[in-house]
Amino acid sequence: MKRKIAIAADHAGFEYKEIVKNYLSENFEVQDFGTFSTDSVDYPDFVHPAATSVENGKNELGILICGSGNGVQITANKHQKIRCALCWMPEIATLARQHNDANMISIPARFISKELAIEIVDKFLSTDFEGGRHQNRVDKIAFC
Ligand SMILES: O=C[C@H](O)[C@H](O)[C@H](O)COP(=O)(O)O
Repeated sequence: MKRKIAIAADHAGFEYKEIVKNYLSENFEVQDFGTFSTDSVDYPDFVHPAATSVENGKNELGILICGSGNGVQITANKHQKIRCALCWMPEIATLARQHNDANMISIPARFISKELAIEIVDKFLSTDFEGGRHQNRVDKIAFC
């Protein structure tokens, strides 16, 4: 069975979202939460539904894309069970999984190449959480 991945973007991330979605489509079941054009939109309208789908287990992991990566990341991390890491290089994505058990990443489309975005996504989806000392720390993140 294919792993289920949520993806969402605003207008600044739309083009990268389409590229990432197409790249993943053969090997993953990708649920696209929008946006669906480069018309200006408000990223929370798309991020909250995507984050909810990861929170409730409908999707295993999620990928968010906006201009800087910040807006979508800040929004996703309002969700209690979401750990969304801003990733601008593949090594950060690897560490986000190994050390932080990140279940979503955000990508800054206006600051990195499409090729780098794909490399980041590859690392995010192929790296396991290490557990151990990192599990203790992850357990302490949620406080309410
Ligand atoms: O954190 C926010 C994101 O980077 C947005 O993609 C960005 O603010 C959109 O900017 P604008 O409305 O000027 O295209």
